[in-house]
Amino acid sequence: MLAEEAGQDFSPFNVVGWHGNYAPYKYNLDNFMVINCVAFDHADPSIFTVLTAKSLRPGVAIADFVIFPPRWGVAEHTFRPPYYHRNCMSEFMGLIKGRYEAKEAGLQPGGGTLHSCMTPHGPDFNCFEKASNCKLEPERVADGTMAFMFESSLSMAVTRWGLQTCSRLNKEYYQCWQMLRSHFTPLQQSKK
Ligand SMILES: O=C(O)Cc1cc(O)ccc1O
Ligand SMILES: [Fe+2]
Repeated sequence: MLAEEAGQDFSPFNVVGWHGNYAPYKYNLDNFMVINCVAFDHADPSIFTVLTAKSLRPGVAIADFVIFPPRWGVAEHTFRPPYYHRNCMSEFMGLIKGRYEAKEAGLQPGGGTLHSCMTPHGPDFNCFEKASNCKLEPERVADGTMAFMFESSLSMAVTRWGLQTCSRLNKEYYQCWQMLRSHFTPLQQSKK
């Protein structure tokens, strides 16, 4: 179903030749029914994939388009926000509206953040503190929010426009992790 109809006085098929199978399509992301963990542990956000472009290697996408829509968080015995991690995939994240739960201050609507292959990243300090100390009851996550991610097995390059010309690079972004302290205690038993 098309979300919107528009008229035009010509057809793109009025050309000498037509090759390919691409067509512009508008889709209301609110209609996408995400699934999530109902037991314990944080499931990888590939479970939120709306569209995928397969590569020739099974299980390795050229690009997955993933969303982080309003939903319930119910997982027990776990740290519910995104874990600190690095991937062999590269991630480009963006925020359409609202506040991304792992970066409430650092990622503004219209903004983007690039997590290139093998670059460690994760939630900001405030998110870490809140999620480490809260009682794990069922809770709403991301109400009024729509964040997205393009995850790719290929590397993404940043253009000169993105880095310099647009003058919108947030040079203070790294500070969202500055307050984090090491809590690694190798002998600690997991509390269940
Ligand atoms: O980095 C991010 O914020 C995106 C992301 C979210 C998540 O819940 C788990 C992994 C991941 O890359
Ligand atoms: Fe990530």
